[in-house]
Amino acid sequence: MLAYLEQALGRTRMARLREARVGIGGLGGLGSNAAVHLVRSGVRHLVLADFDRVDKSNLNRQYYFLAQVGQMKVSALADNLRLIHPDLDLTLICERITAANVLAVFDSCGYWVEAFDQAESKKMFVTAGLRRHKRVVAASGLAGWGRTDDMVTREWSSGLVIVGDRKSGVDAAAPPLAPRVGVGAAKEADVVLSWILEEDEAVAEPGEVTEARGAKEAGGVKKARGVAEPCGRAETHEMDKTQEVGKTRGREETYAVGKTYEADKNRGVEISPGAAGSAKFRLPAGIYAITSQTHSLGRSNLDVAAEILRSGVKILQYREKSKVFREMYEECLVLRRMTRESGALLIVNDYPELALAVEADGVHIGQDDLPLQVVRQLVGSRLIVGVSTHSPEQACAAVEAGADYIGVGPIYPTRTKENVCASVGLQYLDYIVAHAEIPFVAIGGIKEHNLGEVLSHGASTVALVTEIVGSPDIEGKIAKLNQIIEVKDEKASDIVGVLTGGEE
Ligand SMILES: Cc1ncc(COP(=O)(O)OP(=O)(O)O)c(N)n1
Ligand SMILES: Cc1ncsc1CCOP(=O)(O)O
Ligand SMILES: [Mg+2]
Repeated sequence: MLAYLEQALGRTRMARLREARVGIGGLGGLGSNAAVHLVRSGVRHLVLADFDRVDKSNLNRQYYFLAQVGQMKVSALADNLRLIHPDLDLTLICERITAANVLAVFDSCGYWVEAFDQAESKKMFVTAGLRRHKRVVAASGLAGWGRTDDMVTREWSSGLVIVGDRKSGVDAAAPPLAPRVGVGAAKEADVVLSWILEEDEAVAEPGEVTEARGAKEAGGVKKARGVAEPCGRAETHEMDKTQEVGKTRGREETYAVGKTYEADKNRGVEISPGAAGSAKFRLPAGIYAITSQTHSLGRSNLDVAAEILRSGVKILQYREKSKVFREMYEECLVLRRMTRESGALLIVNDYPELALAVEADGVHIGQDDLPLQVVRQLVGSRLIVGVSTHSPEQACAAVEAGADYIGVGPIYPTRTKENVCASVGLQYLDYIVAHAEIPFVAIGGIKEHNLGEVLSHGASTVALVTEIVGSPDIEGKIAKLNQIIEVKDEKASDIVGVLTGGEE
């Protein structure tokens, strides 16, 4: 089977399938059949979770056999999958999945397949996955028979695809039956497959024709068929749909932040000019805090940072414009220890050599700093490199040159930065949300009063300077900002409210 797949798909795609980790929550009609499709397609690492046993009533649609009635579904399915392909890496979780354990079970997986039968479990699973920036496929509306053409694949938000007609809940008049359940399972598996196979393919070399299929086509998600434009040639002044920023970036796997980069380092992945797509880095969602002693109401950077980190912020940038190098170095050494202790990323603004010297996680550079290619030469794959951008052209150039994330702004007017360019407004953010496939952080004039607006335009990570460091009560301020971020997360899960209880 693998030899055939390799011949059909090629070695690179096969390697991606082999590396990908897929988690499936619920092993009924959807989950068991989706697992079979994925294994038949070359996926090797699966985390399978279900607390139930095989029942005779399951056999009309679930991938089990009469002789397996009474067995735990996880082990029965593992046996069946190994009959298809013996060399699988299966993690079997025989537990009810709840908000308390969902991350412990599935966090190692980049792709999450929702296959529960209860609306509450569906919502919990999808919400948890999206919060961790996983690719999540869920199902809603698979009951009964007929109308399979109404069962569509739709991208609901970045990272979430829902399959099904989103209407037909299971009841006495509409029992779960093999064909529609099977269509739903196949669609879920196909969405995952498309993510794995196509993630890096939509941007080709200049002049090369690329095509994205599967989930993207079916769901009306960004279509990427066409001739890839070199950045300089793209139509840059309108924020139109012709550029696909960062399509070369992989999203194949996610790990806890921090570990992501470690994992790449361990694999010896080189992030180098022209090698965009080799690394997989994700910015933590939520607050990206930035220091600035002159705006800190007389407090030291270290005191301010301590409060920020105590509040649970997971990414801290050391940005200092008024100190000599030696002092910055001393401060960064302490910040390195503090961020390690609190599990936050440390990014150093402007100075790659300082970032290297203190073993920071990354460096952030702007359009007036050393060019990205030069910085990459200096830091190789050792550091995350973030780049400030103010236009689609700059975003495209940053991605092409191998940025790990981009700054997007200034969204609103700000006086924090000297000689700052005019604010780019939400329009540029909208453009990036629609096109960027590398992580991005919105910045510039973001305050408690406009944070909701920035989030509602699709930013997941938001950088703030004065709103945090200039607050007399930093912990209180961060708590309020986090409340606004939480509300946005709740709204995301409202989308999930459309998930009807259905077929497990
Ligand atoms: C996350 C983030 N985005 C943008 C910037 C600005 O960088 P730059 O344009 O180089 O300006 P300075 O911060 O160096 O004044 C940033 N620091 N962080
Ligand atoms: C560094 C930087 N880059 C673009 S805007 C900005 C300053 C953001 O500061 P504030 O959050 O106080 O507006
Ligand atoms: Mg700079």
